[in-house]
Amino acid sequence: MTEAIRIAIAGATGRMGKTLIEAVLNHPACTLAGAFDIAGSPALGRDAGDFMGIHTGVIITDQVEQALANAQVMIDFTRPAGTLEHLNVCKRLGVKAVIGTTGFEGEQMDAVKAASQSVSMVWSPNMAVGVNATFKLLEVAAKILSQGYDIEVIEAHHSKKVDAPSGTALRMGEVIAKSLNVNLKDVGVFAREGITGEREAGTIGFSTIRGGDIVGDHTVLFAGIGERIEITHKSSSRMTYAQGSIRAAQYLMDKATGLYDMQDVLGLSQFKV
Ligand SMILES: NC(=O)C1=CN([C@@H]2O[C@H](COP(=O)(O)OP(=O)(O)OC[C@H]3O[C@@H](n4cnc5c(N)ncnc54)[C@H](OP(=O)(O)O)[C@@H]3O)[C@@H](O)[C@H]2O)C=CC1
Ligand SMILES: O=C(O)C1=N[C@H](C(=O)O)C[C@H](O)C1
Repeated sequence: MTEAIRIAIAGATGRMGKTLIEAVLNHPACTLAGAFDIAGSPALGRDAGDFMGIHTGVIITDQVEQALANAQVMIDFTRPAGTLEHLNVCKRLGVKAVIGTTGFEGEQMDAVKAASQSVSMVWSPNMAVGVNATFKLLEVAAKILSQGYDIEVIEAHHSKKVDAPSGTALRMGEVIAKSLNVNLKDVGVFAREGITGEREAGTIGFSTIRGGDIVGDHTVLFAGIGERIEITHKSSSRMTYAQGSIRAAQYLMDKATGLYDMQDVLGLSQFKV
């Protein structure tokens, strides 16, 4: 019998942290090896399963080294600065990493890539299988609708989300831009206000909605003359992200250092359009 994968969860008391703990505890091929959160978190010192009414024997700590000491994989859905600190510890301890954090800015993303030279890592702005399938659909749609259609990415999330546009919306824009042989940096329009002038052909617009408890909705609109095509994905549970993260952890078990994506995990990278 193969041994269960020992997983430690960063941001253990966050929305995703709790969902990940539940997913790991319920997964037959995984075991919870550590749980940690930011210093000052009121949950420090509590059992990681407290919120589910379960005793796990894993105590939430702010000592990252301690939490990762017995882990094979860290799963991290926190904030860019925290993730970068945690990756340094993974590097020292030889722990693999599944990173779901979004909102990295230029140099921070470079630091993630640099860390992957010594850490075996999956980073994806969205771990859901359906979203990763949608990326492929967008690659095809963008090729077919490359002339005569205005492209807009619209995303909606809960009121507590701190980054915009979502990492997924940005990735959708990148996938479409690549399919059209352009650079998102050159064609992305991220804000409109006042007398904006007419829409410039060839641009990709982004709109952000924040409210209530929306888990995560993404629509790409291809607006033509006399018709519109919309490709939409809606998440109704964070468990899809957690299940995807566990698939990513399993994928990493026999992988050397390097940066992998959910497209690699799901075997979609070879799926050429
Ligand atoms: N890739 C994917 O599939 C998905 C990605 N995400 C991304 O995951 C991230 C977390 O989302 P969510 O769980 O909703 O957020 P939460 O705010 O609910 O959770 C974040 C957790 O990280 C902690 N934290 C905050 N800052 C730091 C830091 N500097 N160092 C270490 N820990 C920190 C928070 O502590 P405290 O509460 O005390 O601040 C909290 O426990 C976001 O970037 C989000 O976009 C979310 C869902 C899916
Ligand atoms: O913060 C969230 O909640 C989510 N963040 C990710 C993103 O920024 O794309 C993924 C998902 O949409 C939920």
